[in-house]
Formats: sequence, C-alpha cells, structure tokens
Amino acid sequence: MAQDETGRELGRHERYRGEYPIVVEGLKTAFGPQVVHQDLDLKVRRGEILGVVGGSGTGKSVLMRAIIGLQRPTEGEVSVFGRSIAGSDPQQEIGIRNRWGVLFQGGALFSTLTVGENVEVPLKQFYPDIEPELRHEIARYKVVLSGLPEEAVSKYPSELSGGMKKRAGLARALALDPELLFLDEPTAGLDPIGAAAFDRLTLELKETLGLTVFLITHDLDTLHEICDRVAVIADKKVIAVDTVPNLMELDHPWIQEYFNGPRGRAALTAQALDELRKHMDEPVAAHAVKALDKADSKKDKA
Ligand SMILES: Nc1ncnc2c1ncn2[C@@H]1O[C@H](COP(=O)(O)OP(=O)(O)OP(=O)(O)O)[C@@H](O)[C@H]1O
Repeated sequence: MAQDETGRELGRHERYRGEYPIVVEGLKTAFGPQVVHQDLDLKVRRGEILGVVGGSGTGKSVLMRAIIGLQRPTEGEVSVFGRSIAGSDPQQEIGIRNRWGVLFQGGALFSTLTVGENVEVPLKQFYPDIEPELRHEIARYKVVLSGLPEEAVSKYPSELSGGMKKRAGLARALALDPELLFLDEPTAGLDPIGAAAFDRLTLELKETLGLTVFLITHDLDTLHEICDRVAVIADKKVIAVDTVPNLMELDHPWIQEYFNGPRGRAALTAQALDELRKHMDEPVAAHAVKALDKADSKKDKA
C-alpha cells in the first residue's frame, strides 16, 4: 500500500497528503554501455502540473517508465506516495499502481477492444468483483469526462480520429480515479485547436479532481498555458525545475534556445495576447490587443 510521509499505510480511499508524491533521488539508468540518466534528482509537488522537457532521446519517457516501475533503475531510488517502487512486493505494488493513470505516447489502446472495453481493462484488473453493469457505467462516465461523445463507448480505436484516440487513452488513464496522471506527449500529432482543447481538459481535470500531473511534452504552448513548473532534462539529469518565466532567465544554451528561440517567443506572445484579451474592458489592454493584431495581420500579408 502507499504510505503517508510518516510511513503510515494509506487506506484504500484515503488520498496522499504529503508534499511530494514522486521523489527521484540519484537515479542512474543504463542500457548496456549507454547511460541515459546519471545522478538524476526530481521531486514532483502534490497538485501541480509538472512539464518535463528535453531534447529528443534525453530520457523523458524512460524517466516516466522508471517512476511507474516499468524500468528498473541501475542505481538510485524512486519513491511514489512515500513507497520505494523497486522495493515493493507485488501486493504492495498493487496498492500504489491503482493510484495512478498513464496515457502512453500514441494512446496504446487495445485495437480489438471497443473504447468502453479499453477503459474497463484496469477496472477488471484491480477490482475484479465489480458487477459488469457498474463497470460499464463507470467506463461510460470516464469516456464522457474525457470529452468524448457517449457513442464513442462502442467504437473501436480504428474508428476514431487522432484526437479522439488521445481522449480514449485519457479515459482509460482515469478509470481508477487516480491521484497521479502521467501524460507522454499528449498533444503530439494534434492540430493546434485540438491541442489547446486537450490542454484545457488537462487543466480542468487537475483542478476538479485534484490530480498531480507528470506531463512530457515538446509543446511550448502547453508549457506556457498549463504547467505550474517545468523540469528540464539535459546532460543526463534534471538541470532545472522552475516556472517558465524563471527558466527563461537561466543562462543555459539549450534552455535559451528552446524558450527564447522563434517558437518559444511565438508561444509567449500568444499567451500574452490571451491574458490581455481577458482585460478588454480596460482601455490599455484593448489598445495593446488591437495594436498586436494589426501587426500580425501586416506580417501575414507581407
Ligand atoms: N528498452 C530500451 N532498451 C534500450 N534502449 C532504450 C530503451 N528504452 C529507451 N532506450 C534509449 O534511451 C534513450 C532515451 O529514450 P526516451 O524514449 O526516454 O527519450 P525521450 O527523451 O522520451 O525522447 P523523445 O522526445 O524523442 O520521445 C534513447 O536513446 C533510447 O534509444
């Protein structure tokens, strides 16, 4: 079972109240001679959306896999809800694993099962005694909670758009009312409108369900719009964890290139405009928005 920070076992329906539901200390991950992480430390705060960024192949997905127990650390310690992941026996692991949900890259839905049946998989695994009718009902609820129409319950993954597949994967990740949600590049492959809608959904779920979210992304808009803090992975470790504005002040070449490069600046301008639009009743804001919109349309015509 999961524990609180004093080591007391948490009851089945009791939520974790400690400050850091995820703690990674001195992590080393190696595949043969290839060392992916070395001395990696990270603490994820309860109730935050933590964005995780880094160049391709820096080990973001492997870090997520280490946290959820799919990748054994070569060295170091990973604790979730105060319990070491590597040291848990199978029964204890069940008490931790049913407290998180994971949306893998690409959704990872079972193609031979309908959306509803996909959502029921973890319910069957962890709560085999639930009556089928109640299980179907819970699955339907999670599908709708994830922003899909109710009819999607009986559709197969091949009948869904990319965005719908992500939402179906999210519904499955939410099946067990998790406290922790892991999202691996949830907006990759979505058009900008679909990506923004998925971001809003993530934020709403975090706020209404009190989730802690570990979110791997390359999407600068996502980082600006919904992440409370962002962890940057480079040189095999987490080199910084902070808010986006604070990270932008750091003098690290990758961080500067990433956040202050052309795409980073575009994302920042878009966010600033969104903020200003919320204050259109104030003349200064209205003036600024009009001026920026005009500049944009001139740029588009040029
Ligand atoms: N099971 C495995 N066996 C061997 N090498 C692996 C395994 N899983 C990952 N790797 C290697 O670990 C490194 C980090 O991979 P990972 O998928 O975590 O990168 P990432 O930061 O998520 O990249 P991207 O942003 O491109 O998704 C890569 O070099 C990858 O080839």
